[in-house]
Amino acid sequence: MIEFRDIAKQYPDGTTAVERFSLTLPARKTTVFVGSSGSGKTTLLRMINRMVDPTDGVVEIDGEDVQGRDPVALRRGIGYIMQSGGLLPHVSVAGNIATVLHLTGTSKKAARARAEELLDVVGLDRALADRYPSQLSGGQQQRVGVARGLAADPNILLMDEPFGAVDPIVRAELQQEIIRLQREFHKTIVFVTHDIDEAFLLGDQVVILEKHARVAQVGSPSEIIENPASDFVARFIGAERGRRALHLKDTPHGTVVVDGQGRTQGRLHEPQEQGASSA
Ligand SMILES: Nc1ncnc2c1ncn2[C@@H]1O[C@H](COP(=O)(O)OP(=O)(O)OP(=O)(O)O)[C@@H](O)[C@H]1O
Repeated sequence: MIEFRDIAKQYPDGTTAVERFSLTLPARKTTVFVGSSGSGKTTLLRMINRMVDPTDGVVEIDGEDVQGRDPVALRRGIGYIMQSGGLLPHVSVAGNIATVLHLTGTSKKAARARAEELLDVVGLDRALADRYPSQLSGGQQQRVGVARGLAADPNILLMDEPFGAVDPIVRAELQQEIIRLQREFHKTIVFVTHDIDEAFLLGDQVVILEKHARVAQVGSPSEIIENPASDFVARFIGAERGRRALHLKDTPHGTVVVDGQGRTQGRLHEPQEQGASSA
């Protein structure tokens, strides 16, 4: 469990990134910070592994203040996956995945074996192990980034707009991959995006942020869609338009659900009455 308590952050140039922020992020669930550019998402994320220290307040992991932890040791135990993949260009794929393992004294042979195993985990061919990042597609690089984040088997994975730089089809594949990995490994994931659809797809807990990391709403995707807390949230989630502006249409073949653009999205099934049994 990660807890932000009365966090504030002012950068040395006087910019207020976070005014006052408190939230509990449950263990083994995915929490998504979503908001427009500059709302403070990355600042909050980086406080978890002390890439940024708050000017006020406390961040705790399992009840322990991260301020008391050595930043380098702390970071080794937390996977960090960022938009560009952040891969070292002159190091092979296997070497990139095993970076943390080399730092923690794992033998070369064991690190190589683990890197190959992780290529399987993220759905990449082991034959890619000896390539350099520039010899991979953007989507493959992102998968290597995910593998590297998983290398030390951390309990916590921080993901900062990890799929922002890839095309929509690859992005959809990578999102499904995260859902699959999460089903298998149950990490505590903190995911930053400005894409509300991505937030609703991946988040168990979604945190919609306004300027200065003010919380506009926090809840499950269903809670937010069913009951937006303000006009800001309704606008932000696009409640009035697109895929979320659903309505019913009666047709000669039954009632269907139609989206804001008039496209039929599915068929309406009446919930079965209590006690009704199906033959
Ligand atoms: N090192 C820094 N020095 C000064 N101001 C900073 C620094 N890093 C971020 N900021 C400012 O703090 C605010 C929050 O930035 P942050 O990067 O956390 O937002 P974000 O929501 O992640 O934005 P984006 O989606 O564009 O990445 C912004 O106004 C930003 O300009």
